[in-house]
Amino acid sequence: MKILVDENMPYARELFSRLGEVKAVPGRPLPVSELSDAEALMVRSVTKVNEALLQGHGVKFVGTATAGTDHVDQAWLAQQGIGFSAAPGCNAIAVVEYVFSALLMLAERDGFALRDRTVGIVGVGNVGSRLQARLEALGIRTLLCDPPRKDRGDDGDFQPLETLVREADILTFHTPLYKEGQYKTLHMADEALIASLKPGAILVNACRGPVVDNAALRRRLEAGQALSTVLDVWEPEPDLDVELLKRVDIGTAHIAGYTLEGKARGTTQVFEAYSTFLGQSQQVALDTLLPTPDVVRLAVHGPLNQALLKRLAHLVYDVRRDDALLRHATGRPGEFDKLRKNYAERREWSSLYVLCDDAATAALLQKLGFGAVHHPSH
Ligand SMILES: NC(=O)c1ccc[n+]([C@@H]2O[C@H](COP(=O)([O-])OP(=O)(O)OC[C@H]3O[C@@H](n4cnc5c(N)ncnc54)[C@H](O)[C@@H]3O)[C@@H](O)[C@H]2O)c1
Ligand SMILES: O=C(O)[C@H](O)[C@H](O)COP(=O)(O)O
Repeated sequence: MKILVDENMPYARELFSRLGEVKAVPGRPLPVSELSDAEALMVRSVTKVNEALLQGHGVKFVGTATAGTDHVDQAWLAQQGIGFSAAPGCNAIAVVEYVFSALLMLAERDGFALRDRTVGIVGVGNVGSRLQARLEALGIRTLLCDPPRKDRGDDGDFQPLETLVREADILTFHTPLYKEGQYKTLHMADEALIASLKPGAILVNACRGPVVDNAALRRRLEAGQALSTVLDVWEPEPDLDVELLKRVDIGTAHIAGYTLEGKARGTTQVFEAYSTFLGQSQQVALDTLLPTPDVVRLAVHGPLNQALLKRLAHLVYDVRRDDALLRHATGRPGEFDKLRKNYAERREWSSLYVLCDDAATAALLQKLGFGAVHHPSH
């Protein structure tokens, strides 16, 4: 039995070879000839999975090692009786830590305290809710917008988008891409919304490029609007607008979710789903796969302030690395995908074990996701 896997899926060979013969292939473009004898297809977000790709082949199961599913025509798969699984939440922590890395950098550059800012979170799912929890742990005010959750009657103080636009100093998008329907998110941040942001606001898009109208954003920036921008995702990818990149404060190649943990969770989630589909249910413990990180432990002294948090966060992951790589690479064909394929190992805050002589610091760092412990006499 042949299982086709995207070559940008760590641990795929190791895991899926327990279930069949594994062939790793590029995801964009996917070599269609490989589909003829494949029973299962494991993709990432760069492969459009639909009738045009799969009609006439014998694929019985599709897995995507991603949180987003807008690249998959799930209705067609269901109609054909093809099994499907995504990897919800696999890289939510990675995206949260990307957003923190960016905001801590901008706060230092522009000399403000995050505690004095209000953060509007649009889309309060796996990413948005974890972001809210960490911001609240730091005493930072958040405003939440999630109409589907509000309509479902979920607990939470959900506000209309207009309230966030009016009151937030930082507006960050974490929704799926819906091209139509009641909860359409395509161009949710249009020219009118962008123009209405508070002067000096920060706009973050780490969900899907077309959620922000990129042409409108470029026009607003060219017009001199006082706005800082952090873009991990672009409209379109991989051929982003180089002039827009020049004008954003932080620009990266759709790598917000690319921690090793996040990618490994993505692979294990679809592996487990496929093994269940085959009736051979298998579970994988993530820590049996992951290597020891470069920096394992350190000791900090005294209370946690923003400067110390920035030093710790950037020790694990400094977003400026990825911003610089994209700026150097852009313009050369294929570079966007090459940066993503050859992504250097990046870990999550939980990989860093911090000894703290201050009990409150240890408690707060734990809430923020570090492997912190109170050790009075270190
Ligand atoms: N840049 C990256 O590397 C990266 C990584 C992970 C996820 N993503 C993208 O981010 C999205 C969010 O990720 P997630 O794991 O939190 O997904 P999720 O499905 O857990 O959460 C999405 C939330 O958005 C809400 N939502 C839907 N329509 C909305 C609307 N019109 N307005 C406001 N909220 C709305 C949903 O109700 C849900 O709570 C994914 O769909 C994916 O496209 C990007
Ligand atoms: O939806 C997701 O999970 C993310 O956007 C994911 O990180 C995208 O990475 P890709 O699948 O394109 O490698």
